[in-house]
Amino acid sequence: MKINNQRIQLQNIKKKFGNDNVLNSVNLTVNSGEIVGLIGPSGSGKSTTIKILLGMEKADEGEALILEKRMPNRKLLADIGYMAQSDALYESMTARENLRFFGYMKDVAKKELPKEIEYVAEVVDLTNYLDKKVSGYSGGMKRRLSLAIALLAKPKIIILDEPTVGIDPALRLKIWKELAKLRDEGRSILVTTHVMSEAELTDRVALLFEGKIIAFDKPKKLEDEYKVNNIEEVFLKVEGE
Ligand SMILES: Nc1ncnc2c1ncn2[C@@H]1O[C@H](COP(=O)(O)OP(=O)(O)OP(=O)(O)O)[C@@H](O)[C@H]1O
Repeated sequence: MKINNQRIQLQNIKKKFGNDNVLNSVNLTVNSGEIVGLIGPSGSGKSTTIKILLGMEKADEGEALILEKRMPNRKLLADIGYMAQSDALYESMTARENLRFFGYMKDVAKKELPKEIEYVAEVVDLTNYLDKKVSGYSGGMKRRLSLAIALLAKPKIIILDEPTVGIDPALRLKIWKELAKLRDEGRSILVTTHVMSEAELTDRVALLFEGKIIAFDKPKKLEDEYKVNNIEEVFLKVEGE
């Protein structure tokens, strides 16, 4: 029997908006117990890739699968923690009320919920602000709350679109450490970023440029292959070829 370790699969994804080829044969996989980074400059197609994966946009060609199923699929909702690029929060409610609401949506058992909320709030350093209304939150705090919501219910699949934008370096590091821990527990994490230094923290990194994956491998392997010291230099080198 073939054991499929690939929890996320994007095969030959093509997408046009009008006459613009936004994605051109994108192939990407995320295994269990793996953090994959999708990295590329603004407008390279990162969010579009994620939206196609989640069934929020339709690909013109190709196949996008999560746990071998095409999205949207209601049955998979509790298995997926998704953090979008823009926050979708209830501003008139407190952070705790937001977390409670999304916890119910994800079918977290009522008696588990307080513990879950405590854990995700701790990861993003919001423990002391849980009872404050979201309307009074700063932009960075809203990002952190969105990330906390994505981590609720310990989903098998975690998909984060630019999770660390507006988050200061110390907390950024803490969040990456937590992602590594979740990875070690067997979860599959796909994270987009345009911060090249964050690529070093992933297990495999896909470099997206003008809708094409121009390289996809372990960061260290890419650096060795291109004889450079970091992913930014790999990017510049591949891009120049
Ligand atoms: N709904 C849409 N209609 C038309 N064009 C779109 C639409 N969504 C995205 N695009 C275009 O597709 C391209 C890729 O956008 P996308 O948001 O996927 O890039 P990105 O890599 O996520 O960028 P950023 O880091 O700035 O968010 C851009 O040129 C964008 O203008």
